[in-house]
Amino acid sequence: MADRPHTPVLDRVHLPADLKGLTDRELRQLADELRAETISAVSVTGGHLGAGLGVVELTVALHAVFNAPRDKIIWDVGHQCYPHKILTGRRDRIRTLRTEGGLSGFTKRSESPYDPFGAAHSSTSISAALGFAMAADLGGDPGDAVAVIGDGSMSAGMAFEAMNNAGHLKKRMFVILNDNEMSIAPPVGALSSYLSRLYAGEPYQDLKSAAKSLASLLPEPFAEGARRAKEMIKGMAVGGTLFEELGFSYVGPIDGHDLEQLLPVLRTAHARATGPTLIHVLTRKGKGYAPAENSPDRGHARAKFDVLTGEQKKAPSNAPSYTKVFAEALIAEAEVDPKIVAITAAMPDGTGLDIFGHRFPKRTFDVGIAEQHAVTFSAGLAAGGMKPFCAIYSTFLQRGYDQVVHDVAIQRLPVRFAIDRAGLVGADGATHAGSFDVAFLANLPGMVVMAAADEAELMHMVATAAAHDDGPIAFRYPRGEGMGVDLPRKGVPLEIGKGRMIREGARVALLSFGTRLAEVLKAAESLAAKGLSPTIADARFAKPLDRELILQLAREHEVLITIEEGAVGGFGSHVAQLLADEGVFDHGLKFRSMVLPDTFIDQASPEAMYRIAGMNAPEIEAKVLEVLGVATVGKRA
Ligand SMILES: Cc1ncc(C[n+]2csc(CCOP(=O)(O)OP(=O)(O)O)c2C)c(N)n1
Ligand SMILES: CC(=O)[C@@H](O)[C@H](O)COP(=O)(O)O
Ligand SMILES: [Mg+2]
Repeated sequence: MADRPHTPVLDRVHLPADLKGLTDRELRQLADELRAETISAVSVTGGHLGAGLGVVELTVALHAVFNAPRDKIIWDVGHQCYPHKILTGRRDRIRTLRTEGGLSGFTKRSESPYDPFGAAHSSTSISAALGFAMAADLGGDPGDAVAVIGDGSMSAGMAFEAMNNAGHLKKRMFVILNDNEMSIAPPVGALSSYLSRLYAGEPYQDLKSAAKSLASLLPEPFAEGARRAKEMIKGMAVGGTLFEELGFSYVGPIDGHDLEQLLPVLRTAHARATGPTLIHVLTRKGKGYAPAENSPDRGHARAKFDVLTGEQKKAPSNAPSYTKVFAEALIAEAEVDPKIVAITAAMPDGTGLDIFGHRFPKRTFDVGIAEQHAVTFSAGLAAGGMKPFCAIYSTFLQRGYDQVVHDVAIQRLPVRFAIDRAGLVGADGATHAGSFDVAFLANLPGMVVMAAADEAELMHMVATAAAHDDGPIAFRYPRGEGMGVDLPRKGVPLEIGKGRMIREGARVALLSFGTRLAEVLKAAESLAAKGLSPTIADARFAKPLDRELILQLAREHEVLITIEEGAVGGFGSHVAQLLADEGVFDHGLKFRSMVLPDTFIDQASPEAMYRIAGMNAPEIEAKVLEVLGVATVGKRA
């Protein structure tokens, strides 16, 4: 077990109410101890480190000034909430973060009354806070609403939709803009430059009126110190900030690591604000832990690590990740096709487009956290004659669904969707599971939907997408390492709507869509020992279906079972529709579709999540035996 830090003040804090009895000096010490405890905890669990370290002082100050859970502190994304969890009664479980049965890595309503609103996808906090503020106003739950949102998350359209609404409704609510000049990657875009200009030596304009307007909201702290006043006046002095134009009182920027600034500003804002108030706080991601601060992503997410050295304890890899294979396959296609361009919404590293971007900087676009825009921007690129590969995690593509339907599919534009993190992803849990993309894409007219069974298949699907110009096409692949199969030098385009036979057998046909194929093969090995030899096929396409293959499997077998890493409504549902339409059920086929269960599965290892979902080899084997009505030894209860 890693050494626990010495934390005499933190040991006295069990709930935020305990902060009320601490002096400002003790609060400073508390912040130091909270930082040490956060580092120690993440070193044993792995997880989001840098964001939490950057808000340690802010977390202490918010809980010292506001009265949670009556006041609702809403952490945007929630990846910075570990210090908050430690202060809100969850310290005893903090070393279970992101593990099966443990604490979630994000805020979660069912976990604690101190998590008033769940998160994990970005840029929702201001909308939620405004909802709480209005509810309080209308006689619902009383208390203040405080949204804490990062500069990266602030760039998303949803944050501005909420600000626009809040400025109109004029209710008291707080937005803390936690500006650390980082997203996961360095932030991009005009808003980021704007925020930098708010504190980067703009000439002060109209100092007197700025000071006056600030003084009307926050008189006391400014009387106290010229330095603090100057810091805040800088922001005011840029002259009617964007936030003020949207109807917010703007305060800042202030040093988010200096409790001597944070506490008086928050206390005064808490005591006096009457309308929407935005407090602009400058912080450093990874603050106080050199290995994080000094790394290019400021310690955004870490595997378990050695606290002294910062060295991560990663299991050795046996195969390249799907993400890397995708990036390299796309580079190979782009080398010979100058029309190929790539788009990411703030996930260059996660999608592998950082690798593509090194090779083709001018053909790579990081649009910031803006999935909706990413999709329609890609549609525009396609309409303009380019071949866009829009690389988005399955879970984040959910946010761009109307754009997929309205801007891409209806116009039959050849946008290529590279859908990473398909299926269950593990420690990030239900919010990040890629469960729904097949269901929400395969029902769209003209959309081609593929799933790779291994990394070589992924290469072929990249090539297929590059060659496909007749409408939109999507291919999905999971988080993590590939199967370790031999890779071709370059992918070869697949025939659209054609699956492949893997192994011919008898009685039972197992039709896999995606990387469950490996589990199907394992199940088949075990069934072989029981004298059963199922036919195995890889569908490759959920849309268009390989009708010929499916009908042949249905005709020639007693049992047909589909399996996919997705929710109901996806591949299996389309197969069932085909079989029903063709009257195959009339002839007694026993058909089963193995899909993710109708529940949100909490964080665990991906293997454990698939076990819970009943989709590993033993469950596949049990399903076959159950349908055949033979021995069910080993079947899970
Ligand atoms: C809709 C959505 N897109 C992408 C992500 C992935 N993501 C998680 S944190 C993050 C960066 C957020 O930056 P910022 O809000 O500035 O917080 P910081 O990490 O800098 O504290 C991104 C892109 C997400 N969670 N939600
Ligand atoms: C908080 C968030 O949304 C990301 O940091 C996410 O956890 C990244 O997931 P991967 O580790 O799969 O890239
Ligand atoms: Mg940031």
